[in-house]
Amino acid sequence: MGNQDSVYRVYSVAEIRAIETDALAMQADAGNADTMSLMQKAGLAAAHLAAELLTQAHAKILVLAGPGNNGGDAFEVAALLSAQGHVVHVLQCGETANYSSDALSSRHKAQAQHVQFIDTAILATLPADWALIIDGLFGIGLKQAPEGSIASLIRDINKLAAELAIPLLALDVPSGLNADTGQVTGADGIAVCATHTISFIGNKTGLHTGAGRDYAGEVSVATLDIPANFFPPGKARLNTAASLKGILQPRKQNSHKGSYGDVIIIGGASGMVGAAILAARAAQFSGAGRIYCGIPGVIPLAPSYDSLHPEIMFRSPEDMDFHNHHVVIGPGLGTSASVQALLTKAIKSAKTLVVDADALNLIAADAALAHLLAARTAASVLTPHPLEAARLLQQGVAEVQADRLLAARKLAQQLNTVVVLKGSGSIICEANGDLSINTTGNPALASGGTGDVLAGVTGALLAQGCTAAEAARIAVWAHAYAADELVAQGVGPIGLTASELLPVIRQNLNLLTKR
Ligand SMILES: NC(=O)C1=CN([C@@H]2O[C@H](COP(=O)(O)OP(=O)(O)OC[C@H]3O[C@@H](n4cnc5c(N)ncnc54)[C@H](OP(=O)(O)O)[C@@H]3O)[C@@H](O)[C@H]2O)[C@@H](O)CC1
Ligand SMILES: [K+]
Repeated sequence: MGNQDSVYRVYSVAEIRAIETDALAMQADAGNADTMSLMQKAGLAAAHLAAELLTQAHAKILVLAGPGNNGGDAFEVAALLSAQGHVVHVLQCGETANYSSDALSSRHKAQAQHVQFIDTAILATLPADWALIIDGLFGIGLKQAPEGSIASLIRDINKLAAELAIPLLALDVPSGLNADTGQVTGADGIAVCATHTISFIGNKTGLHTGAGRDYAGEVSVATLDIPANFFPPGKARLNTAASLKGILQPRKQNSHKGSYGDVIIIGGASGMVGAAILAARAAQFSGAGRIYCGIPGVIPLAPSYDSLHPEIMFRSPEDMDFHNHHVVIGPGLGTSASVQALLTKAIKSAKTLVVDADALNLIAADAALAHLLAARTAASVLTPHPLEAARLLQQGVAEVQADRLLAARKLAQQLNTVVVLKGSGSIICEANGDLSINTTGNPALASGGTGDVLAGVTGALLAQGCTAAEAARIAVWAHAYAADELVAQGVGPIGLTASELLPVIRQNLNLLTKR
């Protein structure tokens, strides 16, 4: 589909509109020999994908065409599939008189190819033996939540596709999904639940985070032959294995444990000791040279060593100097006044810092700590889940989730740090607003301890010399990909434990290191 680099970039609707405007201007240029419109190219790319999804000739295909240019794309693909011998029905949800000239000419083409135009009443009478449904209701022009008959139609086709177990291909964006935020539009909104989405011009942020991954299915990109120089560098990209290659270097023969850094895990209040141990084990499995587990205060029955991993050293964090150490603070830490002093010491003196869980809550409740963190010049990574992010931003969790990219950017900027906003499509954001959206992971990670593991992996990567953004991006990818691999082997999603991730994360980090 050309323009490989743009496949890894993700754009906002405003950026796509700007590229589209430039591309249309180029097409209008009298000297331009390209006679195919962008809509024709969009239809062609979608028809290619549809053909791959179909397993039979003369398949019966239902195409939904909305009132705007997304509907124009739908007419175009309908015409092409009909010309290939498929039996195509188009359900048009827009006034013919209101279509753009491109959409009208695609509609004429569909009529000329004997596509059958139907309405919802006729649809109800037809045998439901569809092989494919194509959603061309709304793309990036969605303004508010679909209502009334269109909302019912979306509900019905979601049900139909699920019952028939057929592919549901969304053109550009699953209708009803906000292409920027990945949220279903409207409080009680509804969106097409696609198995595949073909995103036109460039990839869109909302397909990859929040609810986006659940609604978009498998995403592909068709750049419509727009030259690479029309695409701005962009502020967002996908966090994929390919984008991480070359960061972790093969180890030198002439190296020793001192070459790979000392990580101190600080956490594990009474009843939560396991959180610190999980983070420490994760740091061990992720290649740090030496790992110390610092359980603050005197905790009755706190272990003095980890019998499964006796290589982890247990020390009192109150007695440790953090200057040459990579500190991970927060897993199971508690929020007592005594740990506040440890957090202050870590923010002030740790060589690199990962702040997780309770340490985030302490910062949220204490502006002085937040200022101290923002003033740090050495690398720091914050790993909040949406509720922790909401506390840090002094807002509700729904507000964070309504625009995860914005929330991550605000936090990273306010606290002058790299932020990992966890959740489906975790966002790794730098203080300058550059961000990556992670592409791996699944609901198997929705269990206690997985966050502690992520914090430990991140600390170990910082200890091995990664920058804060690199450490966060690699850790998030390797951690979530481990869950994908385990689920593929039948280990989960139900019942996958955080501990089971560790050896697979190790494998993934070694894979990334290979030349
Ligand atoms: N321009 C080009 O060359 C290319 C464009 N391309 C394609 O065009 C798409 C963008 O087209 P678009 O701008 O026409 O917007 P689109 O997504 O079709 O929706 C707008 C329509 O929906 C309506 N509407 C909105 N919300 C509604 C609601 N809740 N309930 C009911 N109606 C609602 C809205 O009505 P209005 O609010 O304006 O009255 C308007 O009529 C893009 O995603 C890509 O697929 C590609 O072919 C590449 C080349
Ligand atoms: K659509």
